[in-house]
Amino acid sequence: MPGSSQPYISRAEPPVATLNDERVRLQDVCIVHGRGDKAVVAVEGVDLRVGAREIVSIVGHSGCGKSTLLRAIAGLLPNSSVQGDLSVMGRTPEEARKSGLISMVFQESVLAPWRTVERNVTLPLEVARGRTRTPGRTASEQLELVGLKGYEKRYPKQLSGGQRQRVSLARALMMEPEVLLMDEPFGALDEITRDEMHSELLRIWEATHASIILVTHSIAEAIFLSDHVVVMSSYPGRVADTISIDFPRPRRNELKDSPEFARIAHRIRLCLEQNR
Ligand SMILES: Nc1ncnc2c1ncn2[C@@H]1O[C@H](COP(=O)(O)OP(=O)(O)OP(=O)(O)O)[C@@H](O)[C@H]1O
Repeated sequence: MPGSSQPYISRAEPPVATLNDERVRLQDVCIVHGRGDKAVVAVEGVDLRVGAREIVSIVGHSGCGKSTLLRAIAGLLPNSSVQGDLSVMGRTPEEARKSGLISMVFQESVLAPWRTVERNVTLPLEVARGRTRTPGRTASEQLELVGLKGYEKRYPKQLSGGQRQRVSLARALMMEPEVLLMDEPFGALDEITRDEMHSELLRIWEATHASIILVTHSIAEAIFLSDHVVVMSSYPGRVADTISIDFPRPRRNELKDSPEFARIAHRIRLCLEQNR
């Protein structure tokens, strides 16, 4: 809190979640794209723990392996390219994804243009076909949660960029995942909408039990949203620093103007400069 003596930056070690609390665990993870002469070591020696209801952001220069890491956690990479221990609630990422424990939101909302908003949100139910637990909220309730009550019958092309990302979020939360992976979810939005979506994401997150891992190029976004910010170095991607953000929640956008916020941003920027 501005003016108090509470530390806002603490420990440089990886966040440690207790075993019961642990949602995602990476230990000495190395990821290689391609084979033979064309092999690219994208990520090396990454340790990361994400606890229940934690928000962890990953920042780093372009090409440092942020998306690669997220895709590995989502179980979207071939097993042969991922080495080390990687588990989501004690399961392999692929098992976790198939059982609805993980879902993902991308930078561009990948909504089906021929389906209404409501039918986009219910798509995961159709894909799962009863293989996972029944969600506690209906599509309408989910849309109400993301602030789109009354938009059920619209089509994606009738929505603004911010509204489309809200639909993507509603869809990703439909199966009540334990872990929500977000890859630059607000990267295509203007700054005003982006600020609005930051508060909105925190409000929506409060109503869920999901842990979030967020990849972003925005230092302010990472600090504002997160419990921990992981700063990556490049070529290959490694964890250069992990910063715990102890601002109390709920957080308001004014926080971004505080000296403490600027101090953390400065530390991250410095770390990025030293780890090109
Ligand atoms: N399918 C692939 N085959 C070969 N190399 C790849 C593949 N995907 C990514 N890479 C390489 O792996 C490295 C990490 O890429 P990645 O997309 O994870 O970086 P990033 O940090 O998310 O970048 P950006 O911030 O620009 O999105 C880069 O050197 C990239 O060229």
